[in-house]
Amino acid sequence: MITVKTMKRWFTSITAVAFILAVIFNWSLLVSSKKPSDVERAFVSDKAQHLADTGDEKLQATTKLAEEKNSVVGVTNLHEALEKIQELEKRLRDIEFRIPKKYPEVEFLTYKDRKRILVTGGAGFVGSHLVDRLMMEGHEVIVVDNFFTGRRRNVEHWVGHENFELIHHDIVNPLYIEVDQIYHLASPASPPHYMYNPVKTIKTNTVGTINVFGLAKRVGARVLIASTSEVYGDPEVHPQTESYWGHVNPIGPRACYDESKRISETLAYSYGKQENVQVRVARIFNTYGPRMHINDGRVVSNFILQALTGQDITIYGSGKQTRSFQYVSDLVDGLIKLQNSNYSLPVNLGNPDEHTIEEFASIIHEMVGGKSMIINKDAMEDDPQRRKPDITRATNMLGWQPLVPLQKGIKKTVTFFRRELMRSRHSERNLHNPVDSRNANSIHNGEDYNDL
Ligand SMILES: O=c1ccn([C@@H]2O[C@H](COP(=O)(O)OP(=O)(O)O[C@H]3OC[C@@H](O)[C@H](O)[C@H]3O)[C@@H](O)[C@H]2O)c(=O)[nH]1
Repeated sequence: MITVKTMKRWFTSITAVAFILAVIFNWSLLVSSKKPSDVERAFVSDKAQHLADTGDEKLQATTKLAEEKNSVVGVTNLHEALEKIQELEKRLRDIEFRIPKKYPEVEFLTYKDRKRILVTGGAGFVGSHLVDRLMMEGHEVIVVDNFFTGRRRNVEHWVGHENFELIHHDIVNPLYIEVDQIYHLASPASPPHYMYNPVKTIKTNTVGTINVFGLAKRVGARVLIASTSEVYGDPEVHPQTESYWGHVNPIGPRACYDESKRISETLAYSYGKQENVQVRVARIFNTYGPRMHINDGRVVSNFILQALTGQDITIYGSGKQTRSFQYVSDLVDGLIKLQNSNYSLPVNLGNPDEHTIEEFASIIHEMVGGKSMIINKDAMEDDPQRRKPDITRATNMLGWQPLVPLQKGIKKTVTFFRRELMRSRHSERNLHNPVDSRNANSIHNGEDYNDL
C-alpha cells in the first residue's frame, strides 16, 4: 500500500536525483578538454564528498557519479563555474533540508546511565571532539559557545539530533539550565587569540568560571575545568609535576591567560570547599589535531600551513625552546576519565614526548614536503623555554596515558589542513596566511569580540 509518507519520500528522492542531474548538466556546459588544476579538482571533489556524506542513498550514488565526472573534466571559466556552484549549493541546501538528516549511530543508554552534560566552548577545537565522544556514548549534550574561536561547523553534524543542543551564549553571562556534569572549556587558548583582547580573556576565565560554578552549585553538577600547562609559566622545574607552583610573570603579555587560569583553579577549589561543588581540574599541555582553526596561530597549525603553502616556516627565537605535543583524541580520553574519576586534585594531561621547536619544524617540513625554508624570527616575550608534563598522577589515578604517536597525529592534521586550505581559497575570506603569533592583531576571524 502506498502511503502519503512513501510518496513524499519518493518525491524527495526524485527531486534530489533531478537536481544532481542538473548539476552534472550545468557542469558539462562549463567544461572543455582542458584538465582542471589540483585546487579545482579538490574543490569539486570536496563538494561531492559533502553531498555523499549528507545525502540519502540515491543522492550518494548520484553524487559519486558527479564526482567521477568532475574529476576527469576541465573547467574553462572558473569564476563562472564558482558562481554557478554557489547558486546550485543554495538549491541543494533546500533539498538537504527536506531529506531526513543522518547521524552517526550513538549508543543507547538507559535513563539511569544517561547524563545531561554541558560543554562550554563545545564548538571549539578540543570541545567539539569531546562532544563527539560524549554523544557517541549516548549522553545528552548541551554545547554553549560564543563562537569567538569555536565554529558551528565543528558540531554541525549533531545539530537536530534529539540528544544534542547548541546554545549561542557567552559564559560571562549567567546560564540557567539543568545538567549533571559540566566540562568548562570556554576560553581562547592560542596565545594570539587570548592576547587579542586580554580583558575579555580574563573575564571569561574569572566571571565565566564563576557563572559555571554558580550553575553547578544550583543544580548539583560536577565540574571539570580546562586549566593549562601555562599555570607553570616559564617553569624552573622540569618535567612539570602538579605539585610545582609555577613561575608566572603577573604583568607580562601571557598573564591574562596564565593568571586567569590560575584564578579558575582557585575558584574551583573555593567552590569545592565552601559550596561542596565536586570539581576536577585538568592541566592541559600543548594539544593539536583536526579542527584547529586555520587562524589558530599555535605552532602546529602555523608550521603545517606554512609548509603546505610553501611559505617560510617561522621559528620564534632560537628554536631551542621545547614543547611536548599531544593528539586531541588522547586528551579527550583523559578528560572523560578524569571527570568520571574520584580524584579531585589537578591532573596534567599531555604527551611527555618532548621536542625542541627547531626539531619540530624539521619534522613538519619533512612530512609535508615542499619548498619552504626554515627561518628564525624574533622570540616571543616571556616564551616558556622548556615544557614537558610529568604524567605519573594521570597514569596512577586514571590509568591514562597518551597513545597516538606524533607522526600519526601530524599526518591526520596535515590532511585536515589540506582540506581547510581548499575551502579557504574558495571562500570570500581568504584565511590561509598563518598568523604571526607575536602580533595578536594578525588574527582576523572577523568576530566581534570587543565587548568589555
Ligand atoms: O609560528 C610559530 C608559532 C609558535 N612558535 C613557538 O612554538 C612554541 C609553542 O607555541 P604555541 O603558540 O604553539 O603554544 P604555547 O606553548 O606557547 O602556548 C600553549 O600552551 C599550552 C596551551 O594551554 C595553550 O594551547 C597555549 O597557550 C613557542 O615557543 C612559540 O614561540 C614558533 O616558533 N613559530
